[in-house]
Amino acid sequence: MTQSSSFKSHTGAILIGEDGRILSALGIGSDPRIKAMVSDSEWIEQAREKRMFPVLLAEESYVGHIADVADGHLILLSVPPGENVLNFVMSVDFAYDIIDHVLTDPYDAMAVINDKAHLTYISPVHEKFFGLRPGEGIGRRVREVIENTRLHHVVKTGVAEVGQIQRMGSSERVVSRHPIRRDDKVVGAIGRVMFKGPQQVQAMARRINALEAQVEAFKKETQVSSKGEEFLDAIIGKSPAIQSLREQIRKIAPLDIPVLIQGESGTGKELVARALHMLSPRSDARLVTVNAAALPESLVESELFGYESGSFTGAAKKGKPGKFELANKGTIFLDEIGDMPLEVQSKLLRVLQDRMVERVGGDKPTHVDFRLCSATNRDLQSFIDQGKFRMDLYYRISPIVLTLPSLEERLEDIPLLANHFLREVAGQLNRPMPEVDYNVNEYLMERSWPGNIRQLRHVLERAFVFADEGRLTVTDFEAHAAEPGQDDSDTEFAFADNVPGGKLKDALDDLERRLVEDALSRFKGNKKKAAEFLGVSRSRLYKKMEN
Ligand SMILES: Nc1ncnc2c1ncn2[C@@H]1O[C@H](COP(=O)(O)OP(=O)(O)OP(=O)(O)O)[C@@H](O)[C@H]1O
Repeated sequence: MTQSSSFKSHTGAILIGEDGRILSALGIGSDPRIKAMVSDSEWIEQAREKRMFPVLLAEESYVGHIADVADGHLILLSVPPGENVLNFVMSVDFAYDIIDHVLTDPYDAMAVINDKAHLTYISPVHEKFFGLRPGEGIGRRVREVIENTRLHHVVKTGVAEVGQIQRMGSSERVVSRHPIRRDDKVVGAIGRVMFKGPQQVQAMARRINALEAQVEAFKKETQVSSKGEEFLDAIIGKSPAIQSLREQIRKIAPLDIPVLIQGESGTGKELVARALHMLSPRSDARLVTVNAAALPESLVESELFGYESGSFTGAAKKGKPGKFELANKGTIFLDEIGDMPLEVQSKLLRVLQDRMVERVGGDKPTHVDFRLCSATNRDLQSFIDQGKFRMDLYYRISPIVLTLPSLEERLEDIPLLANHFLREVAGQLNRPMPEVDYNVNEYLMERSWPGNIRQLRHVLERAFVFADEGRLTVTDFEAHAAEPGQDDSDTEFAFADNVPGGKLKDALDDLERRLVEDALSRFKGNKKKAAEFLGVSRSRLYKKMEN
């Protein structure tokens, strides 16, 4: 055989006799370098083992295939269609076996069509499935051979269709169809039946759904926490006590467990409850606050449980939902729970036990789903000892107890808090943020703060209001508040706490006496100024001085 013009130089063939002599060479096979290579019997043995092998010449690379024929071996050579095929054949010693596996894999059958949508290859398992004899479908229109195929569409549109269900006979198969391109031109398409049946895919889909649900939950959690973050930031302070408080809130907010917040008055219990709610998965529903101490006994039930229309005189026509109903899916915040009357405690206990509420005048208890958060500035343990608080209720409300530090325990936070409150007041009053004298923070840190943050806030507000525009000095505090160390500015807490028995008249008398004393000392005994300051006549001031 001589070199034939029908063999282009990028293909070639060599026929080798049993004795290893070259019987014939065509195309690139007649290149002396290739001839020398195939004359080596050891090379032939290695090539036979691999069946497919690379042949690298300086100017061009080829992929070779060797097959045993009647009296020797036939080697076919061709330039690979691209780098990838060459790399594959070069890197994988069993490249041929992989290709063979891909072509014949019964769980991953294949059909190939050309650009005219004629079948050029079909896996044996596929052929069998369609009742074809080997090779019977080749050259025919794919639509005539494969039921419900869309390969002809894919070759036309050039758009892959991945993971689709295709009915074939009585069963369904999951298929993927890909256009095959050469130099950007679609030259054919390949269809693969990816799985034995769709059961595996359904199992996979279930798994994916479960994973997607998990991702959603995580996403929601991160959204919730980033959404709630501003409420954590509202708890101002850098002290270790506050940092650890924020950390605890972050940890326990997502748990659906009751939380009891303990702390002196004005330490931020309500802020903490809000952060707990906003960082919880219940943040889309309501946070309903109930001041347990302020619940009048006669209205307790209707307030907490609601009432049906016309159930009692004065009731609204339409009826009204109670606090628990309003807090459904959300959080109920029972503030001042230590001051809740015992009878109300029993009612509350019942709701906490069975999570059912019945409106006053109603006959259908409804289920309510809420997270309980309660707060107190009382020592509940001693209240239990004194019989003022039910122990069983205490256990219900306090699986987690958060104890808030008093301001005295975190004086180092005063500059931050002061700056925060001044900025807030400035905004409210539409005034610029004042410059604060260097010794103001020191002054504030030396005072006592029985009213905690609330007191600090009041003190700053007052000083700000009276300060010369643009500057806040220690004098502004001294002139508009009582002396450091006294139960000064926070009348809300100071008097009620300090009056024996807490009787209103005694408390008012005490308050008046202190205000008078304070005004007199502030104006160094000047009664006219003190009376003006208190907004009373001089004669009334004298009268009060006699008390
Ligand atoms: N760490 C804090 N950062 C910023 N503001 C705070 C902080 N703690 C408390 N406050 C502010 O102090 C005031 C009192 O706080 P809050 O009402 O939460 O206190 P409380 O502990 O619930 O008081 P009480 O027991 O009297 O109800 C509020 O104006 C609140 O915004």
